[in-house]
Amino acid sequence: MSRTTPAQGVEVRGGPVERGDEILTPEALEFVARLQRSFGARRDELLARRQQRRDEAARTGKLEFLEETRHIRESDWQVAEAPPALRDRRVEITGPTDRKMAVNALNSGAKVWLADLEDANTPHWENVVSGQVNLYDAIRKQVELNSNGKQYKLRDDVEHAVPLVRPRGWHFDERHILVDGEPVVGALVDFGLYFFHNAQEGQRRGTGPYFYLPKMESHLEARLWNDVFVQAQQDLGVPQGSVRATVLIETIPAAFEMEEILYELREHSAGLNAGRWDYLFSVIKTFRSAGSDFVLPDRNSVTMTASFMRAYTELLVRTCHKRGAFAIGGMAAFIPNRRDPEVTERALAKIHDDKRREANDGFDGSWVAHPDTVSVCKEEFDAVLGDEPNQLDRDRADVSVSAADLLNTAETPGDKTFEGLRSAVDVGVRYIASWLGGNGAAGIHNMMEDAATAEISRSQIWQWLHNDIVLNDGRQVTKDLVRQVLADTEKQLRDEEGFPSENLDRAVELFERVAVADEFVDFLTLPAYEQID
Ligand SMILES: CC(=O)SCCNC(=O)CCNC(=O)[C@H](O)C(C)(C)COP(=O)(O)OP(=O)(O)OC[C@H]1O[C@@H](n2cnc3c(N)ncnc32)[C@H](O)[C@@H]1OP(=O)(O)O
Ligand SMILES: O=CC(=O)O
Ligand SMILES: [Mg+2]
Repeated sequence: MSRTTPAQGVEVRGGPVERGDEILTPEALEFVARLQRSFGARRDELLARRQQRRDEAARTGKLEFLEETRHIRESDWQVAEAPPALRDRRVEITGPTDRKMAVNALNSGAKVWLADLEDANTPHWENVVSGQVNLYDAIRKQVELNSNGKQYKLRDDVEHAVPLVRPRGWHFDERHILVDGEPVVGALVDFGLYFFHNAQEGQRRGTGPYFYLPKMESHLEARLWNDVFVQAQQDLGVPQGSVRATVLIETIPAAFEMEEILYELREHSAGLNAGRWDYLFSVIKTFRSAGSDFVLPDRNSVTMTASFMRAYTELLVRTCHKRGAFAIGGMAAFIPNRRDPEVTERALAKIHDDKRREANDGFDGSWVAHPDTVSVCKEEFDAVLGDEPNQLDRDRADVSVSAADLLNTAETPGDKTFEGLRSAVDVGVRYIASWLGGNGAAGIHNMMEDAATAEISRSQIWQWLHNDIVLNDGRQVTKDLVRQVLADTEKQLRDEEGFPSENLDRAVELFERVAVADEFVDFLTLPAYEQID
């Protein structure tokens, strides 16, 4: 379906979505079009630059702190002070923007709700537009619904979480909106529609416009976001500096530019977050052909205490606190199960450990995936923060992390096992089937799986395959072996009671393409997006 709107040069190709007309107004679309016209070409150049840099890193097995930005690292500057709503971020709940989860997240007792249009979201047109409808209502505290006979509405007896919206990464285009005949950058659609409708209202209420920015690979990409913010604020008469953004350091190239990223966004910064799952994916992706030192063991044995992961989180806290910026921890992916107390007990124990380590390391708060884990994170951060809202004053001057520390993957303990391979295939296929069905976050075997965790599963197989890895039982990882496991998984899932098999064929086909094919697909969600409405 195609409908041309009165916004000049803008064509909306997506079908009607309930209340979509309140979001896709001519004025909002014109605003998005202005962002696209100003910044679309620069986005394209930066993506090309990413590719060059990655090719070089894969060839040399090296990344370095930048010489040309040494003056930024060595000079004295601080990011802008956090607004009152963002001074205490000890617990942040993440989740998709569907209406029920929005209400549950806002009521969860967390300080922040990361409203996710990215890792946890399938960008079906319906999700893109209805997510904006729900955000519009969430900001105005008018979000409610009836579902399965239950009434959902905002509670009066809890402080509602402050929404921080995570738009898609720079790599993704939104093909349902064309500007001058070209698909709009997805990030500009997500940011633009949210900002257009909610920036002023959020300002009035003290809850925004606040964002999380995913998957960046360089400070130049952060500069692009900063320029987007400046133009957007100017365009709508929102005071400069109103936008606050927390950047996910979740790619290995970005770990080498943490200070520069904060510097570029210093008037709009709300800190950095250690996005551990995409980070692992990025390490595998970047160095996938750079030699055996970079080949990691089974996904489940690579934990946050692995030396290269520790170097990354230590450097993140140090960098943030040196610049007066918040350091926010990542996601422990264990989820509780209300029907299984043993699973819940195990999950809570793991989350306690993870959050305790982060709080003691100096993080100012961290993420949880499920409302039943908010209290765990709160408890661990309360124990360290007490009545203070954060621990920005802990400068962690004891930390010293070198390029070699960040790249020290070779010492990661753990085996490469057939069970690891089987599990990666199983989880990857289940997740892609869920994603194709419109559900970008899923509980699989009591773990939270999303686009980032699925990327690890498939890229690890690709890496093992293309580095002729021999598993601990003596078998070599070959295309035939992976295809055999894939076929067994498909059969098992087809027979599994309750497994929604309608997307299984496509999920298996996609998984094979992104895990086995010689050419490494940049993001699995790109070919997956071609498969949906
Ligand atoms: C790598 C990263 O980027 S991490 C960040 C991105 N990922 C995410 O945000 C994932 C967030 N988590 C989730 O989406 C969910 O917890 C899942 C999919 C893993 C599990 O969800 P469910 O299967 O619904 O779990 P479960 O049945 O235990 O949920 C119990 C209740 O909690 C609610 N709930 C669960 N997780 C969340 C959440 N993150 N936000 C709000 N509500 C939630 C459910 O809606 C359900 O509500 P109800 O009792 O009113 O029906
Ligand atoms: O977005 C978070 C991550 O871990 O990836
Ligand atoms: Mg991520």
